[in-house]
Amino acid sequence: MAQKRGLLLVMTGASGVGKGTIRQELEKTEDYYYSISWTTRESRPGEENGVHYFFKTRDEFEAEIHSGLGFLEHAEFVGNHYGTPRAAVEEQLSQGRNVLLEIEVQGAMQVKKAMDDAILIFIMPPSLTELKNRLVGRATEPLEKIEKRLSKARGEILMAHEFKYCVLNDNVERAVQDIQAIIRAERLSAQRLTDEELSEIVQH
Ligand SMILES: Nc1ncnc2c1ncn2[C@@H]1O[C@H](COP(=O)(O)OP(=O)(O)OP(=O)(O)O)[C@@H](O)[C@H]1O
Ligand SMILES: Nc1nc2c(ncn2[C@@H]2O[C@H](COP(=O)(O)O)[C@@H](O)[C@H]2O)c(=O)[nH]1
Repeated sequence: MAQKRGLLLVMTGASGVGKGTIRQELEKTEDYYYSISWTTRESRPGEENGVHYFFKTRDEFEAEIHSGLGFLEHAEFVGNHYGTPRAAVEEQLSQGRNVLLEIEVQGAMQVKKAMDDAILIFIMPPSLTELKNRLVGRATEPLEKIEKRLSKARGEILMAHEFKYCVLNDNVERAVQDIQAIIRAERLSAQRLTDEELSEIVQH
């Protein structure tokens, strides 16, 4: 019962909801290729090129949009561009490896339209107040930029129904368990037996 193609998992939701935190926990138990995005945003202290993002100029990013394979999806988010390089994702999926994207909502909607079999998971905050507390607590942006991310978050949350799964992140451990359950169910659903495999079973 070989899984033919890897699963494409897309984790989306408002900035600060906890996508990265959940991913770091998830990688302790799940094997997947994490797609490192391109961004025109400036790196934060401690962020490494090629590890957290590929940090690019606007010109480099725009050239990539128009190049051959380019991006699987890309979007502008509060003044910066973010995109998923297509080639590595396609290569990993075709080798049967699961792939995880951690992206904002416009990009997730593009993946939904382009990839029928993408597994779309929206991460929901308990409230906007809690979302603000998390962004303020993370302290990676000044308050003015946090406010921009929060005003974007309202519209993003109202799009949650566009995604197959909605996972509440009021508790990281429980959110991770929910996503593990989604991966397990989707893996079983993807394991359709071929005619040859079915014949093999009924012959014994
Ligand atoms: N369930 C939770 N309860 C309390 N705090 C949380 C929870 N999940 C994450 N956090 C905290 O919220 C902050 C934002 O989390 P994180 O950076 O993972 O969000 P994100 O969705 O990846 O953000 P971005 O989209 O901007 O990359 C972090 O300081 C993290 O420790
Ligand atoms: N559409 C895409 N969104 C992406 C991608 N990589 C990251 N992101 C999302 O952007 C926001 C802001 O990120 P930050 O690192 O500046 O806080 C956040 O929601 C990320 O998940 C991507 O390739 N495409």
